[in-house]
Amino acid sequence: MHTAIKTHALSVHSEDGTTLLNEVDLNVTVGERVALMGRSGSGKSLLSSCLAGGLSPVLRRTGIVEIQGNPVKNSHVGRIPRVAVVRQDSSEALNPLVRIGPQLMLPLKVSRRNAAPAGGSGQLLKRVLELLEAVGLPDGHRITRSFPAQLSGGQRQRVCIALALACEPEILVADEPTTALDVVSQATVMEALSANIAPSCTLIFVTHDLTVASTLCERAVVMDSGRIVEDKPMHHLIISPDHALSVSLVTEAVRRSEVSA
Ligand SMILES: Nc1ncnc2c1ncn2[C@@H]1O[C@H](COP(=O)(O)OP(=O)(O)OP(=O)(O)O)[C@@H](O)[C@H]1O
Repeated sequence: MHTAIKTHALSVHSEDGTTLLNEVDLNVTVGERVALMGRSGSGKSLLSSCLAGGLSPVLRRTGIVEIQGNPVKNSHVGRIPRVAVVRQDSSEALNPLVRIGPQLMLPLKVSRRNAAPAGGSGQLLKRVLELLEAVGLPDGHRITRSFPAQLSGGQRQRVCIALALACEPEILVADEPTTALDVVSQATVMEALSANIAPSCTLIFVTHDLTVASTLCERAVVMDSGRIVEDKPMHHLIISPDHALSVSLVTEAVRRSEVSA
């Protein structure tokens, strides 16, 4: 079993020396789908940034981060090789001056150049339209002709998710990618992620919502105050949560399912 992500004694400190991430040890195998959960401020986004890049330059990181065995020396850079990221508001991932179509075609062109057979532009457009439809944007022809500013926030977010899928990443870090979407779009995007992530793609999925997490992820990592407090298979967490925070995640998920039933 190959390791996709490894952190050891990973800590992050603020400018005034406050410990924000505290000695985080995490090993994720290639193809594993891991839900990163915990209450607001527990360190989920900081850990994601250490893995995907984009850690604020004012923060000090210590400890080891490795992606596929390669040390990540600097989590402050915008992007770590082989890792695609979708954030809660990832619209800065889009170039405001380029129409959506060419932006989505670019990663497809690159991946097809690397792997024969080469696809013609008709095939690339077909795949772009498929991805847009998968994330709940069936009017793909209009979307591809639009500039980012001509789309709504929710449409842009779904384009960003389509962009991450078009990159066919080896590792995808999705930090609350559906939080800003309405309930129907959320469900569509979750289905799109489930259907379009390759089995070999390693997923780190940050969410507050255990129900959402359990549809996509087979492993649950729960964080509290910058530490991992529980790390076990998703079905074990649901049946027998140990930490008080895990218990409240399960209780909340049960309560919501009873309300919606
Ligand atoms: N640039 C920063 N400077 C100082 N403190 C920061 C910075 N970024 C994050 N923090 C602090 O680090 C802690 C963890 O933040 P983080 O964003 O990782 O939480 P989170 O678990 O992702 O929360 P949420 O679910 O609300 O997004 C918080 O206390 C936050 O205030």
